[in-house]
Amino acid sequence: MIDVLKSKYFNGYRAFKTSQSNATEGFDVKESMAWRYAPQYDPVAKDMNAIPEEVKPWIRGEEFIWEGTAHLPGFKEDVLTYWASCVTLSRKLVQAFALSLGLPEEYFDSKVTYPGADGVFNYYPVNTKEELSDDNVALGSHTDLQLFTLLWQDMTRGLQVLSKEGQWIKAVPIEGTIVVNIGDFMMRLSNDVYKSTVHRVYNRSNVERVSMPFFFGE
Ligand SMILES: O=C(O)CCC(=O)C(=O)O
Ligand SMILES: [Fe+2]
Repeated sequence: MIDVLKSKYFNGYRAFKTSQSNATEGFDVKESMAWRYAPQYDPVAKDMNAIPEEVKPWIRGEEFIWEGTAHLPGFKEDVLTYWASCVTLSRKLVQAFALSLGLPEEYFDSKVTYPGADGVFNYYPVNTKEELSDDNVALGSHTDLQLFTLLWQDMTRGLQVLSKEGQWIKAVPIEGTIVVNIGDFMMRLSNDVYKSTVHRVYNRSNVERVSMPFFFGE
């Protein structure tokens, strides 16, 4: 119902093994649902008649996600409540990043009036024997593209981060916390003061895994 093939902008549901984050590492063993920024749901109320013309082509939320999940009571409301909290927190964090770079607190504010704010739910199933022997990754090595990512993960391990020395380090989940990943755009804007981190998911446990990244940028 909310198949990503219906989307112009990668909103919707992606089935297992249809995406490949790293061409050298096989298909990602996960399914996901994604939805993108839409001003009508922004926690800072927006006048829908006053959206600047140059911004309009970049508004990439699509309503079919919510229409296609309307049979799930409370789903849209709950997801958008969570999403709005991510947007609010990210607008605060962007100010903290500005201060940390020696810039005025509000330096980036005008850039995140209509931000890139993409939510994703990831579901990684328990691997089959075949997948385990394939040396498949669950999600191939990559960097995130935006300013930063707020990443909630459940208590099943699997997330790994590549160190400067080229070693994979486990980002062990800590209850009640989120991981903040630096993205390529932040690295560029900060002249490499902040570095985007290569990471992947390598799930070898006998338990399924769920994660919720939220990608924030311009
Ligand atoms: O599932 C995870 O923990 C990581 C997800 C991720 O890195 C991504 O979607 O970009
Ligand atoms: Fe990522």
